[in-house]
Amino acid sequence: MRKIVLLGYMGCGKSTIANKLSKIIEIPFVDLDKKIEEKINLSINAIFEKYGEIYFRKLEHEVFVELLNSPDNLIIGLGGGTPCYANNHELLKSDNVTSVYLKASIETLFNRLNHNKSKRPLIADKSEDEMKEFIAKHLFDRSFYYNQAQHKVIVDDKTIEETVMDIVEILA
Ligand SMILES: Nc1ncnc2c1ncn2[C@@H]1O[C@H](COP(=O)(O)OP(=O)(O)O)[C@@H](O)[C@H]1O
Ligand SMILES: O=C(O)C1=C[C@@H](OP(=O)(O)O)[C@@H](O)[C@H](O)C1
Ligand SMILES: [Mg+2]
Repeated sequence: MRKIVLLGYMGCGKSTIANKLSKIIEIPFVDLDKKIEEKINLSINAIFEKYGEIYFRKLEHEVFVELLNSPDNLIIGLGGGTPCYANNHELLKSDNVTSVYLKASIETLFNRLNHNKSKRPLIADKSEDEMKEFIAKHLFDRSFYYNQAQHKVIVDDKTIEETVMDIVEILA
């Protein structure tokens, strides 16, 4: 069954956009981070704290594979790092997957993440100056994986509704 996969850096809007898209095209949305939290009954922060990032990446891969193999049509909102580990980017090439990279500039990401970092362990402790540098370098490192997506939508200066409509057009 069809899987619509949204990917991109933390704060690009995967969870927000997928939620809204789901209501419009009437396909259920599953947030990979939420699914991981439910499976192990711990928050993303607690998983990083108790077991470390490597364990999180292992869980993330397992849950992503489970979702891709589910018999339902689904919109899947990935975590920002999902395509960059465990060869998950190769899974985006499956026949039943439509992948969309929500591409945001460093400035957009910084502005959104600056007020929204406490639940994101990779940036939670960073100062404003550290954040800007971190996002710039990290986005550069990850872009290779994000660019494996079949489609790209620029999200800068767009409302949630505008980005959703861009995706609806891609899917039409
Ligand atoms: N135009 C927009 N599109 C998407 N998100 C936006 C927009 N403007 C502000 N935001 C905010 O940016 C944040 C995006 O976070 P989220 O959807 O969790 O991203 P991700 O899942 O990619 O990390 C949310 O707090 C959302 O309300
Ligand atoms: O970029 C990353 O490596 C991560 C992104 C997060 O998801 P969001 O992109 O939804 O914030 C979450 O999976 C975890 O904190 C790690
Ligand atoms: Mg998210």
